[in-house]
Amino acid sequence: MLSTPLGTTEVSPALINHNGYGRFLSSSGVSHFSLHHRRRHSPRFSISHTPSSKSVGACNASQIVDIFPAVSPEIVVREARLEDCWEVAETHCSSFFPGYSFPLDVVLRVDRLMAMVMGFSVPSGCQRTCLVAVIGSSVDETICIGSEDFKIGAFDAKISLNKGYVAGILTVDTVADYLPRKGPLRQRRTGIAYISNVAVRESFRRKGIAKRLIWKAEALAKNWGCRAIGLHCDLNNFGATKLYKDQGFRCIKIPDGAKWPQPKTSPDTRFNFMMKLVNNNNNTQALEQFM
Ligand SMILES: CC(=O)SCCNC(=O)CCNC(=O)[C@H](O)C(C)(C)COP(=O)(O)OP(=O)(O)OC[C@H]1O[C@@H](n2cnc3c(N)ncnc32)[C@H](O)[C@@H]1OP(=O)(O)O
Repeated sequence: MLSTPLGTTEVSPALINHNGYGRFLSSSGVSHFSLHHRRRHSPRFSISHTPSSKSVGACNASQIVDIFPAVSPEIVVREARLEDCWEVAETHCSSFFPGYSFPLDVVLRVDRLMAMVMGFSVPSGCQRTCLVAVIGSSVDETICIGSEDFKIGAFDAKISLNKGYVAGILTVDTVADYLPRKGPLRQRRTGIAYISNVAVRESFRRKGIAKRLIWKAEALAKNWGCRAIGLHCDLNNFGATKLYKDQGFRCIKIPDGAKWPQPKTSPDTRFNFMMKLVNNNNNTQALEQFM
């Protein structure tokens, strides 16, 4: 368990220690390897086996998973920091726009980065946080420069000396932009957190990363005093729909004729609006009456 200001977060069995050394089981027994960051924004690791100490060359974090499929390196879910910006943009664009190639892919990422850092102003009294699932970072979060009280966009103005590699992202907020307004004055809804931009890099999927991002978002929502969490999921996105249903989210029937807001994507995309009560996972009836 990892202690955070929000309580504790479960981490998978530590296969990589704080210095980047770890072990895995092979047919010949336990082998050891080391992961060393070589470049800041293009994380590459050199892997050297001991006892043979034979290097198998340089590869990136996703290739490590490919080379050692049985290894699920330690994953830590935490709030994103400024240093994660580029990888967050990259994870978002490679997941939601996988078909774009150079130079459009770079333009997309830069655009996303600018939007995240400069464009996301949060109305007063509301919260917005980007969560990241990182691989190969230190569990010891004490060596950080900056402050988590000061935010730039959805990012903590903090830099750590051992950042790790971003494999998954999720944004959670209380801005309620995509929730129906309340009353004749069309007031913004309070007490409902909203999850968006859930994405996991392709080579890290089906390892429980999205699930853990959702757990952390729920913990945050609880901490903010929210009683429910909502999200929109593309009707045709069966994998994501299953993910949310398995986590206790239920599809909410939109009343006939109601014009509830929806994420701004292509006009052809149809969404399921899904919700979960933060303190009562199975109370479907309560959810249906909620709105
Ligand atoms: C609110 C929103 O943001 S909706 C947008 C969702 N994001 C996207 O569609 C972007 C592209 N897709 C992705 O990034 C990923 O595939 C995600 C985010 C949907 C899932 O991330 P993952 O880390 O792979 O999910 P995770 O491993 O936690 O899956 C947990 C469970 O969800 C279900 N699930 C997840 N993906 C799939 C899938 N493609 N097909 C079927 N079931 C799936 C499974 O039940 C899975 O458990 P299992 O692996 O034991 O069978």
